[in-house]
Amino acid sequence: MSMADAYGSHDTTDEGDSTAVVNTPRRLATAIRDLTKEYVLKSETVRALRGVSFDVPEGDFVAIMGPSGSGKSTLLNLLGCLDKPTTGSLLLGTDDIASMSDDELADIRCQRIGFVFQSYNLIQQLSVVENIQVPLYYQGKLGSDERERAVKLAERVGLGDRLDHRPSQLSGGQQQRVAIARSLVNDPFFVLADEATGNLDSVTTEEILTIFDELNEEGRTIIMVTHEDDVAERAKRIIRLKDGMLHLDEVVSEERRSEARRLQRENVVELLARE
Ligand SMILES: Nc1ncnc2c1ncn2[C@@H]1O[C@H](COP(=O)(O)OP(=O)(O)OP(=O)(O)O)[C@@H](O)[C@H]1O
Repeated sequence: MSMADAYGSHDTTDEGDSTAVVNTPRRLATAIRDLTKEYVLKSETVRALRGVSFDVPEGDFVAIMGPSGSGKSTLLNLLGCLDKPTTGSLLLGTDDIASMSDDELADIRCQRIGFVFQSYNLIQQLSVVENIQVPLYYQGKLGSDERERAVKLAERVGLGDRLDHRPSQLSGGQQQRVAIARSLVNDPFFVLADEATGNLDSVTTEEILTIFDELNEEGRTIIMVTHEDDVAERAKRIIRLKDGMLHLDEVVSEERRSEARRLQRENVVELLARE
């Protein structure tokens, strides 16, 4: 199957037979093929990614892991349209980022990728609602519909009573909630989370992971880079990179995910009881 075909519908249901197996592969949020990235320095060429291929179906929840230097940030930069591959392809919708101009990359990044960073990256002078609207602002969308959408997203992440607060008036977990709401305002292909819980304590980490769980249950595609095994176990799938290559692509069983949820929630209850 070609990558373009992978975006189409393949419903093979036999309408006359109610027992027929419905074989409808999910559409892909992204398809990555033989992706390479080389950084050319004065004295050497660093091969940061050396032929990585995988698909992310819509509605998937993927954790990307790997030792330091294995290529996680490089892959994340490509997924986030912050950089272009040296060779290979990375499809978003039906477009291959490898053949896009810098302006087209900037447009798709602003219009269709949701970023959540470890350090929140909120604008201090703006309120919660205004921060959520920032990606729309860059597209010149400033109407009352957009504000209403931002308010709904703020409510969705539990900040309905903090709409006019500034980031400095919020806790770290609340700031990360704003960042999550902002990441959703464009209806992105996927939410790209880079160590999103890296700055947070266990209790707040659990809150943020619960929001990711819920968003994923609502059909959102989530791709997160993490160093932490217990965070990765909350995803449906773990992709491990090693030396710029895909080392392992494993499905996390529902049992393993709920055990990870149970252990983390137990840990939180214990921590709160000690306070
Ligand atoms: N801009 C750059 N110029 C030159 N080399 C780079 C650049 N960015 C990354 N590299 C090199 O590419 C390789 C992969 O780096 P990358 O940052 O993607 O790894 P990582 O898995 O994210 O590591 P970490 O967990 O430490 O952040 C490393 O050898 C790194 O030194």
